[in-house]
Amino acid sequence: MAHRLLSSANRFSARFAFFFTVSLSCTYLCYSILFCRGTVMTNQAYEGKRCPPSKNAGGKKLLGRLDHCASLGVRAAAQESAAAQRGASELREQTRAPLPSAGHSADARMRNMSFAQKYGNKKLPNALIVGVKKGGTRAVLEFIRIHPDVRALGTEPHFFDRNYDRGLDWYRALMPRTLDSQITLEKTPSYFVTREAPRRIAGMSHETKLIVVVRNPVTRAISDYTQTLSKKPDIPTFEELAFKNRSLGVVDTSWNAIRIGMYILHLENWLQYFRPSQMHFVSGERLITDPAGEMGRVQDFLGLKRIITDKHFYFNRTKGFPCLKKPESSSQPRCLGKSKGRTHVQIEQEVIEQLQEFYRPFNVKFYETVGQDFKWD
Ligand SMILES: Nc1ncnc2c1ncn2[C@@H]1O[C@H](COP(=O)(O)OS(=O)(=O)O)[C@@H](OP(=O)(O)O)[C@H]1O
Repeated sequence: MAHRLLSSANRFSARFAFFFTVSLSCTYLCYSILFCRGTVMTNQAYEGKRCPPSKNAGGKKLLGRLDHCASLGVRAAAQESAAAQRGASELREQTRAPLPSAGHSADARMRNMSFAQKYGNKKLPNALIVGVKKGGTRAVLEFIRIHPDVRALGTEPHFFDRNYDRGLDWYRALMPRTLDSQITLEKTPSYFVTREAPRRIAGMSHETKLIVVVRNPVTRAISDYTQTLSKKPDIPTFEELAFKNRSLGVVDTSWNAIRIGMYILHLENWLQYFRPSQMHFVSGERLITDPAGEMGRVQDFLGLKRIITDKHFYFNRTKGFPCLKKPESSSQPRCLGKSKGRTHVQIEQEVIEQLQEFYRPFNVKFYETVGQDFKWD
C-alpha cells in the first residue's frame, strides 16, 4: 500500500515538472516575441537602416539613437578607412614584389586600377608630359601608364594653355582616381611652347615633375607638316612655309612648325620656374630604337620601381615601331594608332640640310643646358 502511494506521488511530481517546464518555455517564447523583437532581430545593417538620414533630427529623446547611429557611422567610416589602408598596403606589397613578366604587371595594373577606383581620390597631377608636339609624347604616355603606380589621363586636357580660366577644380575633376602611392599624370605637348605654362604649372606646384620628349627638330617639323597636310590638303608646300627666302637660306621662325624646334628658347622660359633636376628629357629617336632603355630612365626620374622593361615591347615590322605586348586594360598586343608613324612627305635633301644648319646653334646650346647630346647633327 505504502509502495503504491509512493509511486503515484512520483508520477504526479514528474508530470508536474513536465507541465511546469513546458509552460515556462511558452511564457519565455511569448515574452520574447512581444517585447524583445528588437534584440532578436538586431544586426548592424538593420540598425543602420533605422538611423535617421539627417544629422538634424534633433530632440533629446532621439539622442540615444543618434549616438548609436553616430557611433555606427564612425565605425563604418573606420572600417572603410581600415579597408582603404589594407587596400593601399596590399597594393604597396604587390608593387614592391618583382613582376617577372609583362602579363604579371598587366595583372598588377588591373588590380591597382580597381583599388584606385574604389579607394582613390582625384588629385592634381604630380607629373606632366609637357612636350614636344610630334616628339613621341603619346608613346611615352601609353608606355608609362602600364606601370601599376601610374594613372594617366588619356586625353589632352590643355589646361595650362587653353583652359586655364576653368580653374584647378575643373582640372582636378578630369583626373583619374589615384591612391597616395600612385602618380597622377597627363600629357599636353603644347605646354612646352606656351609662354604662361611654366608660371602656371609652378603656381599649381613647384614640385611638379616635367617630362619633355624631344626629337630632331627638322624631322619634327616635317612630321608636324605631314599631320597638318593630312587635315588640310590645300596648304602651301613645306619649303614655301619654312623659308622667308629660300635662296638666301632665311628661315621663317614665325612658322610654328619651325619655332617649336628651337627648344632652347622655350627651355629658358621653363628654367625660370623649375630646377633642371625637375625636368627629364626623353630622346624621341631612342624611344623608337630602345623603348625599354628610355622608359627605364623615365621610371627612375619619377621615382618608380623599374617595372617596364624590354619584356613589355616587341618590334612590329608592319608598323615599323615598337609596340606593347600587353598594354593596360587589354590582354592583346597593341601599337599606337594610324596618326603615329605616318609616312612623311618627301622633302629635298638640300632643304633638310639648310634646316639642319639653321637649328645647329640652337641644338648645341640645348645639349649644353640639359647636359645630353641628342646627336641630331
Ligand atoms: N612606338 C611608337 N609608335 C608610333 N609612333 C611612335 C612610337 N614611338 C615614337 N613614335 C613617334 O611619335 C610621333 C608622334 O609624336 P606625338 O605622340 O608626340 O604626337 S602628338 O604631338 O601627340 O600629335 C610619331 O611621329 P611620326 O612618325 O612623324 O608620325 C612617331 O615617330
